[in-house]
Amino acid sequence: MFVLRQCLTLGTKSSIRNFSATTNLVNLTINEDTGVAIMELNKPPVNSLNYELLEAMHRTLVKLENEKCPGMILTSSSRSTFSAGLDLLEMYKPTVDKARRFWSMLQNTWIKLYSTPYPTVAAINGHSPAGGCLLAMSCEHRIMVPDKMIGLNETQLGIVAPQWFQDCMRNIIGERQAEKALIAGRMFTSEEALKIGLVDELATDKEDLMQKAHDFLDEQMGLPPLARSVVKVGFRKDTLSKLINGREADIKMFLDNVFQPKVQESLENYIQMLKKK
Ligand SMILES: CCCCC/C=C\CCCC/C=C/C(=O)SCCNC(=O)CCNC(=O)[C@H](O)C(C)(C)COP(=O)(O)OP(=O)(O)OC[C@H]1O[C@@H](n2cnc3c(N)ncnc32)[C@H](O)[C@@H]1OP(=O)(O)O
Repeated sequence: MFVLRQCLTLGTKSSIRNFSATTNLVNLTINEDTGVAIMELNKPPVNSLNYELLEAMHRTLVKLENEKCPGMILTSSSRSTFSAGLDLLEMYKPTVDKARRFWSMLQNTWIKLYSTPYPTVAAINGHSPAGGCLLAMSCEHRIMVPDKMIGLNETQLGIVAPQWFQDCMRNIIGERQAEKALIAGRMFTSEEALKIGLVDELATDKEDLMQKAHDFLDEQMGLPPLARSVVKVGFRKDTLSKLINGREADIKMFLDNVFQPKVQESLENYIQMLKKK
């Protein structure tokens, strides 16, 4: 039985089920029998990742880890989009402080999500460009509904996916496919993504998607958790350490790029284009 409870303060596993009480940017549902968490991104219309959404995700991930969550499904409340990636408005004419705070929270959230000891599965129920693809790639398993698009499209926007975005892709689809996809900023249909291994399974609809996500977690939760998590983090440690040891340099890269007049011009045009659609 799934129980969703609104709450105002953080508390024990049995009493707290929604951590974004003031904004509801993240809906958290926990199965009281199995402990499985469903983290649903809920920033309409397209779950663009602004500071507040990233912070709500980070807070939820910390809480789940502290409460020894046995498994988590990441999904979206939107019918069209899993996540539209980084919020373009966070990068358009920001102050230095705002840009730094934003990028630092993106790093925090990714580090937490990529390194969870418990199994994670992305139930990708919509489009998943750029930062949305990063979130999906940070989970251990990806299941996607048909006829949507996923990929790191940064090159097509005239920007460069940061090294850790690229590493995540390389770890999943291998050097050659990642190089081709990243150079082109290629977006894949669900079916193409399955073919190259960017997603692991396709689902027929949302119900099937969630069933398959639970099936994956059931299988993982049958394994000895400590051994499971040691192997997982072992596989991910090089990618994680690169960012953890280079956080300041990565922030500097972002700040150096985001304030370039050409980047601001591209951003403005892209935002206008999306609004006119
Ligand atoms: C980009 C420059 C960065 C410079 C910094 C330099 C380097 C650092 C590297 C940064 C790495 C960047 C990673 C990213 O994630 S960048 C974001 C990339 N995202 C996209 O390209 C996706 C853009 N969105 C879409 O393609 C579509 O919206 C969709 C996700 C396919 C959904 O389509 P649909 O359901 O038809 O919705 P709409 O297009 O009508 O959009 C609804 C409203 O949402 C606004 N929107 C969409 N995406 C974003 C976004 N990423 N950020 C903020 N707002 C977004 C859109 O404008 C509509 O607004 P409106 O209702 O006011 O018209």
